[in-house]
Amino acid sequence: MQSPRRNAEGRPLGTCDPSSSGSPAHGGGSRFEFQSLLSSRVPGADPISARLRSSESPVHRRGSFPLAGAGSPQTLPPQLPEEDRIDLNPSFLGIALRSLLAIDLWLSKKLGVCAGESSSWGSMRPLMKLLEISGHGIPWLLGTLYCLSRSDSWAGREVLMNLLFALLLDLLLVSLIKGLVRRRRPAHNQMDMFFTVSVDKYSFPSGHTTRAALVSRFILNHLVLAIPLRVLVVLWAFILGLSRVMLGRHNVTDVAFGFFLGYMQYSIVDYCWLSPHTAPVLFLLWNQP
Ligand SMILES: CC(C)=CCC/C(C)=C/CC/C(C)=C/COP(=O)(O)O
Repeated sequence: MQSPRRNAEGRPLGTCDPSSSGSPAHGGGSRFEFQSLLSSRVPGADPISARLRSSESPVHRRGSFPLAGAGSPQTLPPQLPEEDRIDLNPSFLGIALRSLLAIDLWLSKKLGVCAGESSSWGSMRPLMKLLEISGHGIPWLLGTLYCLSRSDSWAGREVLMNLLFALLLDLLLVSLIKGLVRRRRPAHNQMDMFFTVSVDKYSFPSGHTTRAALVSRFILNHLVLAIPLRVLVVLWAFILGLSRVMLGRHNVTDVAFGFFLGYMQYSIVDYCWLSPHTAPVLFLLWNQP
């Protein structure tokens, strides 16, 4: 049987002798001996003396060096909990975000005047809920599918196919972001919405608003409408967004981001525009009897 490897003093490697001060270079090659070297030679390497030193100097209280220079006692880490550091060094961005969120909550509560029947504008609630249905995903999806089935021109089919693609893309992106951000709806919201899916318990971004921005931009770009009708389309999108806050469904930032996202989604749809040239299979499939 092979005997274990030993150090210069004849002790087997890997055993711990607390009194040992040998370094690996001097034959003390085990991890235990290296640790004992640190604690016996470096003043304050143990947690208690490290804490004492950090209380002596305010500079040390803020430092966060790892054990890199084990030989120099000044570079050992202070033992402050992380949350203290956050409180001592709030970043400008952190303050700005917290302030924005506070303003957002305050303003959303103030504007939630139709959040309940007993709210100050509670009598407007049925009208707001009608607007809500006008921006719901189900009527838009079913309406587009119905028009597609009735359309007898290639141009009409192309536009409707892209509208369908836009609506599906919107549902996908909004669900993804809602699932990632998981921001709760305002406390004053009554969850009495028509046909929701699981992510709709979250409020960021407002799905009705993204749809309103996307669809209105789509209509303005692909339908030839008289000016008053074009104004009406823009007004519809704007009032629908506002009604989300008035109903208490959303905070202002959910709606603001919803407008932005819906606007950008149209740019994606426009960029990936489906046509008989770019997606011939899709169009041929749709034309099968
Ligand atoms: C094909 C398919 C899965 C359709 C689902 C359509 C659907 C249930 C859309 C949800 C619409 C809705 C209630 C969105 C929530 O809007 P917020 O403005 O409250 O975010």
